[in-house]
Amino acid sequence: MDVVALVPAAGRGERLGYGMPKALVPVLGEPLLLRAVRGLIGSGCVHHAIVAAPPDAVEEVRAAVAPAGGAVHVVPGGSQRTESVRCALAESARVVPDAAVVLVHDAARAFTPASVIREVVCAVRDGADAVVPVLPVADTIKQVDADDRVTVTVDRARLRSVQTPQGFTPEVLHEAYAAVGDAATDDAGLVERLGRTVATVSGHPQALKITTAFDLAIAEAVLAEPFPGRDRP
Ligand SMILES: Nc1ccn([C@@H]2O[C@H](COP(=O)(O)OP(=O)(O)OP(=O)(O)O)[C@@H](O)[C@H]2O)c(=O)n1
Ligand SMILES: C[C@](O)(CO)[C@H](O)COP(=O)(O)O
Repeated sequence: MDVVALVPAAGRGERLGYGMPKALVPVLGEPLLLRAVRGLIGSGCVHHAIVAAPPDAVEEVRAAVAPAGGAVHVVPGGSQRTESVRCALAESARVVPDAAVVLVHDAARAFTPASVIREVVCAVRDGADAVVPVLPVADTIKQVDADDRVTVTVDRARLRSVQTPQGFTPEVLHEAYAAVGDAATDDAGLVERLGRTVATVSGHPQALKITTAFDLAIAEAVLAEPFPGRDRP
C-alpha cells in the first residue's frame, strides 16, 4: 500500500536571509527542496510527494522539483506551516485516496538519512497511529521568567528534540487537521490534542532543520566531507 509524503515548503526563509523562499536555496548546486524530495523517494518506501509551495512561487517550485520525477505534485501553501500541511493533505486525499501511511516532512530537513524515513514508515505500518523521530537533548535546559531570569533547571532526561518526517495513518492525520484550533509547531502536536499516542523512533543529527546560515554551512560540510557515522542523505 502506498506511502505519501506531504512536504511543507512554503516558508519564506527569513532567518536564513537569502531573499528567496528557503526551499529554492541551492546547496552545492541543488535546491534544498529537490534534495528533500529526492531523499524521500530515494528511501525506497515513499511513492508520492505533495509539496506545498509559497503561493507566489508555485511555478518556480515546480521547476525546481521536476528532476525528482513524476510522482511529485505541487500545490500552493499557506501563511503558517499548519496551513501549508493542510493544503497538501487535501491534495493527497485527491491524488492518493488509498494511501496507507502519510508522512509530513519539512523541505528544510533536506539531509535526513533514508534509515530515519524507513523507520518512521515501518513504525506506522507496524500499527502506530503517529510516529516522530527524536534525539536526546544535549544542552542543559533552563526555564526563565518574563525578565529572562532563570526560574528552574529542567530535568532533561525525558526531553526529546523532535524532527521530521513524522508518520501517521491517514485517518488520524485527517482527524487531527479537522479538529485543529490553534496552529501547532508540529503535526504530531495536533494528534496529541486528540488524546492519541505518539510513538518515537531514533532521529539523526543529519536530519537537522536548515534555519540559519550556520545550519547551511554545517550541511555543506557534511555533504562535502565524509565523517565517521555519516549516513547518506
Ligand atoms: N507558511 C509556511 C511556513 C513554513 N513552511 C515550511 O515548514 C518547514 C519548517 O519551517 P521553517 O524552517 O521555520 O521555515 P521558514 O518559515 O521558511 O523559516 P523562517 O521563519 O526563517 O522564515 C519549512 O520546510 C517551511 O518551508 C510552510 O510550508 N509554510
Ligand atoms: C516540525 C518541526 O520541524 C519539528 O521539529 C518544527 O516544529 C518546525 O518548527 P518551525 O518553527 O515551523 O520551524
